[in-house]
Order: sequence, then C-alpha cells, then structure tokens
Amino acid sequence: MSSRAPAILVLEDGRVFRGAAYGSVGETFGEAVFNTGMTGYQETLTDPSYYGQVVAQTAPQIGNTGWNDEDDESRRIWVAGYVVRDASRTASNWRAERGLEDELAAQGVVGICEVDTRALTRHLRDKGAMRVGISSRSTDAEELLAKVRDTPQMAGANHVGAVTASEPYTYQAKGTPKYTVAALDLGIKRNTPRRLAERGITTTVYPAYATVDLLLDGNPDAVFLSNGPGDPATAEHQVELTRELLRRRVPVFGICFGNQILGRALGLETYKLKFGHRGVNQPVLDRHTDKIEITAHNHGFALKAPESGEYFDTEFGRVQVSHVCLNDGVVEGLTCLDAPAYSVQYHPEAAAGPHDADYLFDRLVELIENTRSNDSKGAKANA
Ligand SMILES: NC(=O)CC[C@H](N)C(=O)O
Repeated sequence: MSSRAPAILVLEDGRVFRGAAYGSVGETFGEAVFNTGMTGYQETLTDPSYYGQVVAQTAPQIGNTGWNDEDDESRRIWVAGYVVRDASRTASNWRAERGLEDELAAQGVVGICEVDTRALTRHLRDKGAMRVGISSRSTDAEELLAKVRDTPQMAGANHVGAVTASEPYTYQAKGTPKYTVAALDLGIKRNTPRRLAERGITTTVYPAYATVDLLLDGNPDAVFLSNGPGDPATAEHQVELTRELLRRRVPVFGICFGNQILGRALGLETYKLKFGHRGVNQPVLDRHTDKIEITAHNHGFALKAPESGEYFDTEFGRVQVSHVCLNDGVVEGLTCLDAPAYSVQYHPEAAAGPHDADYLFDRLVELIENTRSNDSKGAKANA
C-alpha cells in the first residue's frame, strides 16, 4: 500500500486516472503528451521545449538513476507536470546527488505516480494530445475537469518568451577556435553549444527577440535556430528574421522549432500532429545518403509536406525535403539547394538520445567552409 496522498489526473475529454501524489503537492495544467524514452528523464525534464506540457513517461519505472548536477539541459525543469507509473524508491547511480522526487519537489513540479501510463498513452494515441490537469490537493474530478477546460490550448501558444535567455552569452570553442555561430535561443539545450564547441565553434547565444543586426553584430559564420516550446505559427519575429538571413545569404542551421521556422520562412505552413513524436528511437531517412538514423524527437507540430513532393520551389530557390520520418512520413528536414540553409525537425544534439544524427553538426562546418571559399572566390572575381 502506498503511503502517498491520493492524486488524480483528468483529461479534457473527461477520462480520469487515479494515482498518488508525486513531487510537489498541488494542482497543475498543461497539454498531455507522452515520451517513449527508456532513459534520459533528467534531459527530458530540463528540455525547454516541454514548457506548458504535462509529460507522461511510457517507461514503467522512473527515477532509478536519481538526479545529478551535470545533466541538466537548461537552468531548470520546464514541464508543467509529470506522470509516471512506478516511482523508483531509491536512486542508484554513482553520479546521483539526490533522488528525482526531491528535485521535482524542490522545483515545485506537481506530478502523479501509480498511474496506468500504458492506458493513458493508448488513450492519447487514439484521441490525440489534449489538455490535462493533475491534482494532489483535491480528488474531485468534476471540479478539476472544469478547470482543465478553462486552460489555454497548445495550438496558438507563444511560449518562447518564457524560456529564452534574457541576455546574450558565449560558449567557447574547444581547442583552437575556428568558427563562430550566433544561436537564437528559442529554448536551446546545453548540449547544442557543446556539440558545436567540439568542432572548434564558439557560440554566442542570443535572446529569441534579438534583431538581425544584433545577431550579425559579431559577423558570425552561421546562425543556429534552436528548438523551443509552443506553436511555430506564432513565431512571426523569428520567421521574418530568418527571411532576412536568407536574403543576406548567411548560413543557417535550424533544429526542431528552428526547422519549423526555416520552413515557414520558405513559404511552408505548420500543423499540429495528432499526438507528436517524443522519445529517443524515431527512425528518420536522410535522403542525401539513403541512410536511416535513429533519432531523438520532441515535437507536436510539423511542416506541411509540399504538394510537389520531395522538391519545391521558393523565392529563395529550390528546396529538398531532405529527411522524413519512417513511422508516419512526417517532414523531418529541409535542405535549400540554392541558399546556405538546412534544418531538421529532431534533436541532433541527442541529450538524451542516440548519436546517429551528430553528422548534422559536421554539415554545418562544411556549409561554413563552402560559404567562406565561395565568398573569397567572389571577392577575387570582384577585385
Ligand atoms: N522540440 C521543439 O523544438 C518543439 C517545437 C514545437 N514546439 C513543437 O512542438 O513541434
């Protein structure tokens, strides 16, 4: 028998799950989503893209490796609520500094455990992502349901301002600095500048509403558009900024939210997926190499596939849908054939996740090198 207080989870369609209090005691609301990763809960919880979402883990036991002070992907936990089946009673790992539940409580994250997360996930897969509430304060389902139906939808939500850095900061290259990148922080994860640093890139991270002049102030070799929470249809400022970068032929690499922004800048629309892709084992085909990579995902929106199929024409030239998800055919990446820009819908920084997509950071170095050599040819031709 659990010694925990009772808690309830109520979905906006009225389905109720009963469980026990986990983390902070209280009440919370958000969009119910599920993550299928067997590992990486610390990275999931601290990924700013989850802002506004109540995350259910399909892995049945969570918390086994506790919490450490090294694996946070940002400055705090962002999920609106946390749902697990079996909360590990002990933290057993040499790197653990404390238990997961201590950290959830310390950061005020309301959760629920002892929930049939398998049934919850099947429900969300059938009915689609929807709003949810968790309460360990009252177990009155009717009362909670009314509150759930009053909370804002994820569609139309602009959450970038809540997670972005307030001031620019710089992350130094490892070894000899070779290149510089300006990263637009829409909810960036720490492993991104780390992956760039490995390749001799110094990254300056800018707040999401930086102007193009501020972003290009240090004359960076490329601009990186990060992942982030909310509906990409609301990212007007960032789409306009990207269009300006394309006009100026600045190399651009976008991931996740950044892919949606590049796609919109190229004239594509975004739409809400039924239940999204969240986990660390999503198969993606890279059409450049015909290789399949196993990748880390966390997205609830996607770019509408162009009617013409793999290639489409834009005011910035021809573009290829370079990556597709093999589970459902969703657009997972774009490569501009006439402009120095490309993007993927997933997380090549892979924290947590397999490292198959690491080559995408090498492509950035190639793109920078090619742009530099074209510029110097152009400069010579103009001399
Ligand atoms: N990880 C991300 O960048 C997510 C992008 C966007 N918020 C979505 O859910 O699709």
